[in-house]
Amino acid sequence: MPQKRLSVVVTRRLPEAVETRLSELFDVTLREDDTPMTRAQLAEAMAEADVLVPTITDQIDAGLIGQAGERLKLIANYGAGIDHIDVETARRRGILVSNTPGVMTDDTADMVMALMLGVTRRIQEGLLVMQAGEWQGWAPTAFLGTRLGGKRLGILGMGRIGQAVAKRAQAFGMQIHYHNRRRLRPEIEDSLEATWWESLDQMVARMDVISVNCPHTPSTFHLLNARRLRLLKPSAVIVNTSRGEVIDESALTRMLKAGEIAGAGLDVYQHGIKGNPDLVNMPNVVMLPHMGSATIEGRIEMGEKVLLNVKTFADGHRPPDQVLPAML
Ligand SMILES: NC(=O)C1=CN([C@@H]2O[C@H](COP(=O)(O)OP(=O)(O)OC[C@H]3O[C@@H](n4cnc5c(N)ncnc54)[C@H](O)[C@@H]3O)[C@@H](O)[C@H]2O)C=CC1
Ligand SMILES: O=CC(=O)O
Repeated sequence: MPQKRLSVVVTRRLPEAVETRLSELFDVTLREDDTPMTRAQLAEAMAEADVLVPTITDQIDAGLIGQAGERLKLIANYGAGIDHIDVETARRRGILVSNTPGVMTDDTADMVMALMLGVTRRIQEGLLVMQAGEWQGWAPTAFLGTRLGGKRLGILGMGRIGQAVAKRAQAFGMQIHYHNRRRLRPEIEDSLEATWWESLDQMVARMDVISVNCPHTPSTFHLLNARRLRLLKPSAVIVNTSRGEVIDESALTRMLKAGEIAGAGLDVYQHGIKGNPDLVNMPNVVMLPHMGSATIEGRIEMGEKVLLNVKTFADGHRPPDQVLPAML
């Protein structure tokens, strides 16, 4: 007798190749328009599906998990960060959670370098002048930025993306420093020529550039708070591709305005752009709309990871990218 196909609800439009493959394997409900589901639509999906495939724009909190149907057994997130899912409540309800780590590492690390260069080499200011047709020709003292080579880069969160940033920054001639929950194994530290700082305070006070690459968890919320931001050198630049919540955005905005921090390259925000309108037009701030992992290749590979997680679960095993509360 043919096995009953799992019912899978996907909350956002995914690349066509991924949607097609999911439809071949499972009884899939796809989203027709590319907007996030409302809370009521999410609740309905979670009441009826065996598997939910959400993404970062869905808040899968304790309330929604509490209302989930008995059938829901897997939340297979399309994305690496899982701070929008209450993993502990899901565990208590016997619902597994998986994510898609690794396949967006290089793309996100590339974007960290783009943001770093964008701020230190004043790329946005140059672009705006060209687009406005205001360029007066080359001048020896125009658009002077600062060189990355020889500068100290402090990586906060030396996991997959942090290490990929370190490799790139090494090639730019930067000195690599890091603060991480756990120190890296000596052979990895050696290959990255990286210096470990047990004290985050001491590290931030000495860096020229900080790259934020830890996840957003209860222990990293506002890890870069006003007090720590004040430890930075006034010439320092911060790049954040992790989650907005790791930095106190209001304090950062105040300090950038006051010239107490030289610049910032941001891909992620706690309050979106509406929460910090002052950031938008600052010449020393490069803002991107959360596009660190936005490559065609990466988004398809994320889909392949989701497929593997759901398929492995359907075959009666734990998904390879299962997220456990203890990992957070
Ligand atoms: N902007 C974008 O498009 C993307 C953003 N991300 C974000 O990047 C984050 C990191 O991704 P991965 O490198 O793949 O994760 P990972 O799990 O490989 O690395 C995170 C590192 O942060 C460290 N860490 C955790 N808590 C810490 C703390 N309190 N203090 C110091 N270090 C701590 C961990 O020990 C680990 O080494 C994701 O959680 C996600 O929020 C991920 C992909 C794309
Ligand atoms: O920010 C993106 C993610 O997958 O996490």
